[in-house]
Amino acid sequence: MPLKRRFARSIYHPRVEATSSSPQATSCNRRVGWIHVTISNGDLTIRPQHTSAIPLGQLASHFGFELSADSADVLITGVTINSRDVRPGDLYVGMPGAKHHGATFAADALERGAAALLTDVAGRNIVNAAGVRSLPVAVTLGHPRAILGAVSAEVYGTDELSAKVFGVTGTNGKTSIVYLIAQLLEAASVAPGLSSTAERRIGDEVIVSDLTSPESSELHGLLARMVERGVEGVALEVSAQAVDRHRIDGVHFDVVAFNNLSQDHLEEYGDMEHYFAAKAALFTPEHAERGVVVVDGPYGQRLAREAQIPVTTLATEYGQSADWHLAVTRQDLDGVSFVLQGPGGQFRGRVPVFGKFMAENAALSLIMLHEAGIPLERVSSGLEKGLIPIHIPGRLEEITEGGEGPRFYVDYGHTPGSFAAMLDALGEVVEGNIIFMFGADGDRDTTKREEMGRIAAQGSDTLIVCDYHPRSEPPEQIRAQLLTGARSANHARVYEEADPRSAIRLAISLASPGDVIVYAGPGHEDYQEVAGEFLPYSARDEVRVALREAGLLA
Ligand SMILES: CC(=O)N[C@H]1[C@@H](OP(=O)(O)OP(=O)(O)OC[C@H]2O[C@@H](n3ccc(=O)[nH]c3=O)[C@H](O)[C@@H]2O)O[C@H](CO)[C@@H](O)[C@@H]1O[C@H](C)C(=O)N[C@@H](C)C(=O)N[C@H](CCC(=O)O)C(=O)O
Ligand SMILES: Nc1ncnc2c1ncn2[C@@H]1O[C@H](COP(=O)(O)OP(=O)(O)OP(=O)(O)O)[C@@H](O)[C@H]1O
Repeated sequence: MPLKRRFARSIYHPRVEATSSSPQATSCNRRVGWIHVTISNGDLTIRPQHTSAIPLGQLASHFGFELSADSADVLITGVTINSRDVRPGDLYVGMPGAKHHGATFAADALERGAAALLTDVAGRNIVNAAGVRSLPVAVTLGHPRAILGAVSAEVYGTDELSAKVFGVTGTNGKTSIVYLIAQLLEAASVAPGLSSTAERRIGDEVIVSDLTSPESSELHGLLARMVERGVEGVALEVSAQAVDRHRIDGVHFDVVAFNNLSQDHLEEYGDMEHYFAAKAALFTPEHAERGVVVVDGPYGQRLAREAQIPVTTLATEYGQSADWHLAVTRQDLDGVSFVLQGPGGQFRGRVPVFGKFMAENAALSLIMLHEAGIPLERVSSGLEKGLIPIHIPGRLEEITEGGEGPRFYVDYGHTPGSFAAMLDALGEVVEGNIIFMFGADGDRDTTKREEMGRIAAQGSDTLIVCDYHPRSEPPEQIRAQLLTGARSANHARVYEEADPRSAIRLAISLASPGDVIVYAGPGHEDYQEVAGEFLPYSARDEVRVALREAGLLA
């Protein structure tokens, strides 16, 4: 998913208990439960509170920078590529981008306290032409992105971590797995920290994410803060873009995992082969020690054969050969129970979210811990009867609170693969009708739209197509593609209701007790992107309001 915009934190996380943003609050070292949250002070990134200063000259000699006169002794205490995130003492890295050259913002960075600028030759010409004279300049002859991870690791002292580092890649389920890993680490008394599409989180310190995988300067700052806070296990979501854009440089993963690959991001990768190659590159000695791969599908089977690191495999389909096997023993709308069997023993568990795929996400997480040397028995001893008490913001999040009426879920699924997994799972446990509402991203992979519509209509009884983030595209054009796919399924009753607020109310009006409504797409997000504008919109809040209007929520 693309750039997320930050709106008021209080609407972002429904369970916020403390919104203190004082330095005291963010520096406190208390371990608290997952739902106690301290929101960082409007900061764009989480950074360490203390760093040792490094002379620019030291970085120059390690990385071969050309330095402007008299700048070798300038002391650097942080790194950022975003002028709006500059803190005093930072090395501001001005990189060429698709829209701007970062060096254009050098004066802005200087004003915020940047100690020096690291840029390329073009960037040096830009600052010279702009007459920004008082900012020391270091120049690298290649693309600054190529050395950003290593420079950041040196400044933040994160080139070697004592914490176990877990990385998760695949098309659907990465965020869910990262939360499961963190929860299981907690159960095993290993202090967790995480970075996901939804948030970066260290105990009670949370920040809303922009990208699924942060740029390497942000990542190393986050890791340094995790070290300060005594984190012992780090779970990171790794997008394909992160691997091929150097965002994970300077991090060596103890265990990486791949769960599935289905159509997404083809606007960027062109075809599935290139998309697969970007993910597979994580499974190399440069990045990781060992891997865990789900081999239910052809891409997983291929990765297990071709990975350049040792790989352990998991199968969830009967008859598929693998090191580990998962069997679902019970499922209903309240969750899924499973047995995992493999070289590390047997684990009986339950996740309080429906769907076989959630059991698979949990199994993969458990195997990752086992591969990192954390025995399954140690995890079970921290759980009550195997129940993994997980809350994943905006992923199959139930907004209704029990009772007799229909249930309403908000979800983050936005690919044909996630729709298929979710609707298959619902089909097995819902007694009434399935009412499904969704829209699609504008300016992103257009070739998946008809398939999304077809799968959505195939798996539901009633389908409502609405707008999501139209961006620069005409919204009616996006809806038309979804509707073409939906009607080709010849199955669900199909409605078109552009305004998502009205679509929510339409869905509720069509639902009876025993029915389930799923609103797929917006998940945890708190904005809608329309024609270059970011409009505040939280699906979860809007659904709550509509349910109250209908007398279905107190
Ligand atoms: C295509 C892509 O990856 N673009 C990323 C890229 O943007 P860009 O090249 O357009 O940057 P730019 O706006 O020209 O700016 C150039 C430089 O000036 C800096 N700048 C810019 C403006 C300013 O005021 N101050 C400033 O310092 C920028 O930080 C940047 O370093 O660098 C930006 C800064 O890091 C990213 O935010 C941006 O991600 C965009 C928003 C994006 O949508 N990325 C997607 C494709 C992405 O990476 N998605 C994956 C996958 C998610 C999933 O699994 O579904 C992810 O990991 O999020
Ligand atoms: N293992 C899975 N297989 C298929 N679908 C899944 C799986 N796990 C979760 N999903 C579905 O996909 C949706 C997105 O899940 P999640 O946010 O965990 O994936 P993601 O890979 O992080 O997505 P993104 O890369 O866009 O952030 C979920 O809300 C759920 O509907």
